[in-house]
Amino acid sequence: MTTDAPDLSDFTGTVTFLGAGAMGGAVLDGFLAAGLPPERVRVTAARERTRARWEERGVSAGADNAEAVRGADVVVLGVKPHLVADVLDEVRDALGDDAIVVSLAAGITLETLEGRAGAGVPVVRVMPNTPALVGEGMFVLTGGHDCSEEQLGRVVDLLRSCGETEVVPEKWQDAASGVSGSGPAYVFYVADALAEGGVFEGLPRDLAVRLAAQTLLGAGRMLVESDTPAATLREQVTSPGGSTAAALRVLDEGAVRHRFSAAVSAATRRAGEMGG
Ligand SMILES: NC(=O)C1=CN([C@@H]2O[C@H](COP(=O)(O)OP(=O)(O)OC[C@H]3O[C@@H](n4cnc5c(N)ncnc54)[C@H](OP(=O)(O)O)[C@@H]3O)[C@@H](O)[C@H]2O)C=CC1
Ligand SMILES: O=C(O)[C@@H]1CCC=N1
Repeated sequence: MTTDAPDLSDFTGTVTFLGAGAMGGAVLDGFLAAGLPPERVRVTAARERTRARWEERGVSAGADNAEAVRGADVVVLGVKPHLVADVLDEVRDALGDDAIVVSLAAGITLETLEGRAGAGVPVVRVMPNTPALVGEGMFVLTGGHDCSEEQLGRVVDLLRSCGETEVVPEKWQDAASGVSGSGPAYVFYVADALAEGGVFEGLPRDLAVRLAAQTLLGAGRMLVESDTPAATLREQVTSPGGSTAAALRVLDEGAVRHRFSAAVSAATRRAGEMGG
């Protein structure tokens, strides 16, 4: 768990999630694990099945977005990017005077969000990632025009309960989406490939999966907890003439390092396109 993570058990406001699927749901799960009382949360979702799942957790769930934001202090937009504008149109007149709108949507700019939320509404654009579910999210935030430092700080404090935060200029949001927003998918892709390699070499599948997962966790913690650059940590594993050097040669022949960088660029470009 992230160090100094705030405990949300004495959070006094109310939070509404408009959409709580893979991403919104991971953040909400992170909040609940950090002690946010479920009675302080409302959720909307398209399907009855999703709503029922949250109701079972003690969270009030409905289908009426406007109703759900009445009296909310923080309104989290957890719908797909193409629905953000319509959902904001639905809730604009129901937002309370002090409500802060927090968008998780890739690509959707503050200009669009502010234009739809209405004049004077404080908006925060956030690029989250799904490890929020286990308290290890990465949240990249940009406050809008009408969002005070204090309001941005309240959103940072909430999100710190389930991950790390960085406040950045908006021009970096799409690249953040390419690195940390999409990043867990690349890591799961690597985990899958490592495990498959182990299976090919004869390891039982469950053992190969466990070796890959613990290796990613351990390497990730070394990256976060030491000041040593990734390249140096990689060198420390690579004995001259040894097995790791043989493996890295194969990866370099396949231009895998370059392909990963190019993947981040493709994700960054696509995030920008999704914002229209
Ligand atoms: N997935 C990820 O790793 C990341 C996603 N994001 C952003 O998070 C946002 C959500 O993506 P993701 O969680 O993957 O998508 P999901 O499809 O998993 O979740 C979307 C949620 O919105 C609900 N929903 C659909 N229509 C409406 C509506 N009209 N009103 C209210 N709720 C509605 C869905 O309900 P139901 O569950 O019933 O279908 C679902 O709960 C996107 O904007 C995306 O860019 C950002 C970073 C990472
Ligand atoms: O794939 C997507 O569009 C979203 C945004 C970043 C991660 N998932």
